Amino acid sequence: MTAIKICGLTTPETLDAALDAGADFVGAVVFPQSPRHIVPDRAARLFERARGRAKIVAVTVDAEDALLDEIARTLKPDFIQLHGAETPVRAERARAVTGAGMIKALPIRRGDDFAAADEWDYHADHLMFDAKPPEGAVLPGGVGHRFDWTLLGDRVFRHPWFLAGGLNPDNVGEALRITGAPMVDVSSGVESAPGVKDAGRIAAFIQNARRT
Ligand SMILES: O=C(O)c1ccccc1NCC(=O)[C@H](O)[C@H](O)COP(=O)(O)O
Repeated sequence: MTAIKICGLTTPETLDAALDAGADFVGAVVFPQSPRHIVPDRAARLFERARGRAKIVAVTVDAEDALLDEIARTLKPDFIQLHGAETPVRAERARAVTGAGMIKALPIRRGDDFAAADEWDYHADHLMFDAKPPEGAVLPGGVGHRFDWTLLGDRVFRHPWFLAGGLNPDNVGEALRITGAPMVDVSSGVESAPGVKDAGRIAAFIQNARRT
């Protein structure tokens, strides 16, 4: 069965919508420039209801040790998602500081962007293939931009991996049929406005992904 991550949750109502619909991973974005930003302390209180029901993911961008440590002490995530330009050395440091599993997002625009997966496959528990944002974008993720799914072809990776970028309730079925992705991730595609999650769209996304 396809594993599903709903990212950028900030309210009890929408977190409950994701949990009740059967999300496998729920994400808190700790990145001040994001409309989905949530400080670790507040994320800890919000996401406690998810513990044991879904894996809790802290999404970070080139985070310093101090922030990683704060996230580990407060939110206690199951996974740290690295969504910046981290090196494998920094990633191993993030794993050591947090004690959490690791998801590494790799930006994809062209086929040769998958080359980075060769090395990262030996460090990360899960890779996330996300669309490279358009030039000038402020955020490295959560921008609703998709890449050409056929680029995945018949590539094989060591661990189950996430498909991300521009997914929504209407296209997740087609995305799964084309890519055979074992895991999918969505953020802006289940929102009514930037940073405003929509419970109905979350439920529809999970239902349509499961149906495929
Ligand atoms: O969602 C954000 O605001 C964000 C900010 C900074 C780094 C990563 C971010 N999101 C990471 C995710 O896992 C998103 O779900 C992923 O990029 C897909 O986003 P979308 O295209 O909006 O579905």
